[in-house]
Amino acid sequence: MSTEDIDPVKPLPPPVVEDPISLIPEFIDSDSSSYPPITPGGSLIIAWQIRNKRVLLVGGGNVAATRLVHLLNADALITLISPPSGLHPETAHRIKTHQHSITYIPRTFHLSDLNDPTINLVLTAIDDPVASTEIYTAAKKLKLPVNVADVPPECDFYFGSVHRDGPLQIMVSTNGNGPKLAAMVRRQVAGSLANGTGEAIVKVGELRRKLRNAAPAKEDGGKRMEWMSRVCEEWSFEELAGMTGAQMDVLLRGFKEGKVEGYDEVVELARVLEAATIDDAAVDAADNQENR
Ligand SMILES: C[C@@]1(CC(=O)O)c2cc3[nH]c(cc4nc(cc5[nH]c(cc(n2)[C@H]1CCC(=O)O)[C@@](C)(CC(=O)O)[C@@H]5CCC(=O)O)C(CC(=O)O)=C4CCC(=O)O)c(CCC(=O)O)c3CC(=O)O
Ligand SMILES: NC(=O)C1=CN([C@@H]2O[C@H](COP(=O)(O)OP(=O)(O)OC[C@H]3O[C@@H](n4cnc5c(N)ncnc54)[C@H](O)[C@@H]3O)[C@@H](O)[C@H]2O)C=CC1
Repeated sequence: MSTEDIDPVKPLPPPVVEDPISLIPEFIDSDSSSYPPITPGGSLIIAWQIRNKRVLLVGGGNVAATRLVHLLNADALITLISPPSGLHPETAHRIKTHQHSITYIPRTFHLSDLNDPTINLVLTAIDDPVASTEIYTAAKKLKLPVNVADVPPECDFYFGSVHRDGPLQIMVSTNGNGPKLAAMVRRQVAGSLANGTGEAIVKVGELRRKLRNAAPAKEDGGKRMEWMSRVCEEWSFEELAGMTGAQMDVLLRGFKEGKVEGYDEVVELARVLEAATIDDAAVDAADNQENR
């Protein structure tokens, strides 16, 4: 079946098999004690890749300003609709300083504003509950995900309290129960992180890319994952954060035999190798001089 055969309006046909569960062999589900327990009632927390995708933000006040921070941090393209008189100074500042990302429409919202097929997501942050519901209903007709600030029942998703440190993002959600407490928990969590956690993650990202270049084979996937996990466990955050490119190369030498060298050995060997390279370069330079 190709994707053209799927009609999003018609429901999928019912499964052909009468009792599909009876077809699952008993032994496949023999040890359920080790599986994580299910606690219903939560949200699905995911990291939405909204980069270069368009978001419609209606409103330009205080809440819109906080939405803009999240959207700009995620490299989204934004259409912002609000009368100029209602702009919060922070929103006005973002519009002026991010003209390549923000298209500003200086008026109240019209339903036709939703006629842009490039819109992926709709956020409203306006002090007009009637207009909010109108926008919500129209966006749902278009099957667009919506967040209406202040009206949880009109939200497909909630925002959370976010700690950011380079590539690290930690979002705290209380699932609508206590937004202020979410911010307090976020501060506590952020305060308990080791110094340089974000930088350690940057370096691990670099190391993973180097490893993939050095051992790109698909069948090495399991070995790569096991080795990377061990590096993360055996090196401290501080050690990872300070890792140089030369140290990464030394560490990667151990991959073939599945060895993870300790921090001290790697630092020392990288130092010796670097010194040798400098010496070699000096010898080469001297040779070049003599041959002239
Ligand atoms: C459901 C949700 C929908 C959504 O906005 O997506 C929602 C809804 C509502 N917020 C209200 C009030 C406040 N919201 C904040 C602050 C934040 N609110 C955020 C998220 C969410 N707020 C979502 C649930 C998230 C969760 O439960 O974890 C944060 C985390 C993220 C963000 O907005 O970016 C951000 C903190 C960011 C940070 O500082 O890190 C403060 C405190 C402050 O302003 O300092 C207050 C006043 C104190 C208080 O009430 O706690 C009211 C009542 C209005 C009224 O009573 O009239 C409603 C409506 C209702 O509950 O009915
Ligand atoms: N995290 C949350 O969910 C929170 C939600 N709120 C709620 O969010 C809403 C917005 O709050 P603030 O930003 O503080 O309000 P605000 O009064 O600062 O801003 C409202 C903005 O909406 C614009 N606006 C009003 N009607 C419009 C329309 N039809 N089309 C386009 N723009 C329009 C105004 O120009 C202004 O920019 C309020 O209902 C508030 O109660 C408040 C605090 C936290």
